[in-house]
Amino acid sequence: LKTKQTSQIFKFLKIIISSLLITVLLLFTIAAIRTLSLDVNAGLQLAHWEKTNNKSLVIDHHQREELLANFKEAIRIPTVSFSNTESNTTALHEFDRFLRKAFPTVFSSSLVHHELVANYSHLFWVKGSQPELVPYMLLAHIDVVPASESDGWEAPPFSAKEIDGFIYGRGTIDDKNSVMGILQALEYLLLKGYAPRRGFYIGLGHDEEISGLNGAMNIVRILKQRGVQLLFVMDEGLTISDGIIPGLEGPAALIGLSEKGQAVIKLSVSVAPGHSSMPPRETSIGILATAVKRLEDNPMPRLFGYGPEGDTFEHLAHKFSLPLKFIMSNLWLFSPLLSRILERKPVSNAFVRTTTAVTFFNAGVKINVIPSLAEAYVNLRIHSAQSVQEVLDIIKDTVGDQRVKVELVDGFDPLPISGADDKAFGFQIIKKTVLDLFPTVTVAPGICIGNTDSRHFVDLTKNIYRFSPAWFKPGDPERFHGINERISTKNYEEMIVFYFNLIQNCDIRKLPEPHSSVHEL
Ligand SMILES: CCCCCCCC/C=C\CCCCCCCC(=O)N[C@@H](Cc1ccc(O)cc1)C(=O)O
Ligand SMILES: [Zn+2]
Ligand SMILES: [Zn+2]
Repeated sequence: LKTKQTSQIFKFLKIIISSLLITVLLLFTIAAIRTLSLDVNAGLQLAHWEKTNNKSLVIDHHQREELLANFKEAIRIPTVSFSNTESNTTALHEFDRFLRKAFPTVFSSSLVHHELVANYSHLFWVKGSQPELVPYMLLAHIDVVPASESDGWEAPPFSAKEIDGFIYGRGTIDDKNSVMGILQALEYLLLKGYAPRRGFYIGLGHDEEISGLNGAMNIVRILKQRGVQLLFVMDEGLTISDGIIPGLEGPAALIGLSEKGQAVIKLSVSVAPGHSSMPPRETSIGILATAVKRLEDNPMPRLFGYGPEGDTFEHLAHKFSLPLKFIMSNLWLFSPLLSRILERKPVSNAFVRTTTAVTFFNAGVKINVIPSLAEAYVNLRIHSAQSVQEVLDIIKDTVGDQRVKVELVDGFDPLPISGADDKAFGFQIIKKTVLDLFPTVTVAPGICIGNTDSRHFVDLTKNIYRFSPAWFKPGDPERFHGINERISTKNYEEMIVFYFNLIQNCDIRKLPEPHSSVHEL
């Protein structure tokens, strides 16, 4: 009987093991097929684009000197947004005068209508010859975050000093490179006698760094009053990353299809004040500190793959070497593994989850007084698959202490996800313009981890893209709002050429049929 039982157990085990083996083999085969076949970059590049007589831009020595002098002058004007209530309005005013001097053709052309919005923001309308073509809009902002040389800058932050081919200064990558690049490109186009077929707007906000509540929001209000609908909007955001994404061979241009949401949450603890010689077992500071520690010890859940970030890696998969190529091509199987790799670094962790940053902690009035109130502010950047309400609920649960009051101060849900398929005009035009100028770059959809003025434009278009053709190499993401912000003179010139070409590329009436359907015909 025993032998019979043993042989039955063996038989059962054999079935289990062979089923497991077959499942693993099957999964492996599917994964291998996907690794070999996933080529999300095929498509419109090989298709026939409508013929246009695009003008080309070859920058001569004199133009180079002039465009760099213009750019440096822009950097030297300290258009700082200090806080929600304090901006350098003198500098913003000076910047207006400077723009008129630097781009005389833009400001005098009969094709261009310019107006000031909320005193310091600029709205340009460049009239197209074919009014039936839906206009698009380019956005950038003229304000910058504060900078102090004593933080360790190699050159004073408003000096625009050139060191080894790089111009240093606040605003060189955020965002005066786009402001100046767009207007310089338009100046050159107009000087060459260009008149667009498709009309377009340029919006230059003056308070993006403090949420764009005056600049961008008023530009949107004006456009809405005029009944404007936009084909697409392109704003700052993601860039060309070269050597930033571990394991990726070659540079990648990530075009932000969306941006994370945001919540500002206030935590506060109120207790009776008293003499420090008779302290209670827990003070307001101690209770609040424990709550903050709980939030830092319990990050928000991993959501990698539930938002557009999954698409990013699928698009880039073929540029990784094995085994990463295999993993990236099969996120359906490996998302949990990849999440754990990505969450190790702050920059990639931002793509995995809603991030939690405690940015203010205030308490105490005097050395010998038990403080009656302790407050902290938490800034959360919300993953595409979560909402403000869900995040608030999780924070309350994690804090788990009735003595800590949890209040939502401000917040907005993650932005809608713009299209990136063969029919997405803005995405395909940006992609084509990048590839024409930088053929070795892989273009992929991405998600912008910070917020931009473009978030105010959701009622004017479903297609918002966050991208500028600045090159980010290792160490560069830290320069963003950090020290030694800089751009190479070569890259600044490339940006001008990029906008020069992009504006002309937008003149096609419609996108070509994708390559695959051309074949089928
Ligand atoms: C694994 C893939 C790695 C890809 C490398 C990505 C590098 C990222 C580098 C820089 C971050 C990009 C930030 C984009 C723009 C952010 C603009 C900004 O700082 N906005 C502020 C202020 C703001 C503006 C508008 C609003 O409506 C709200 C706030 C912000 O705090 O987000
Ligand atoms: Zn910016
Ligand atoms: Zn910024």
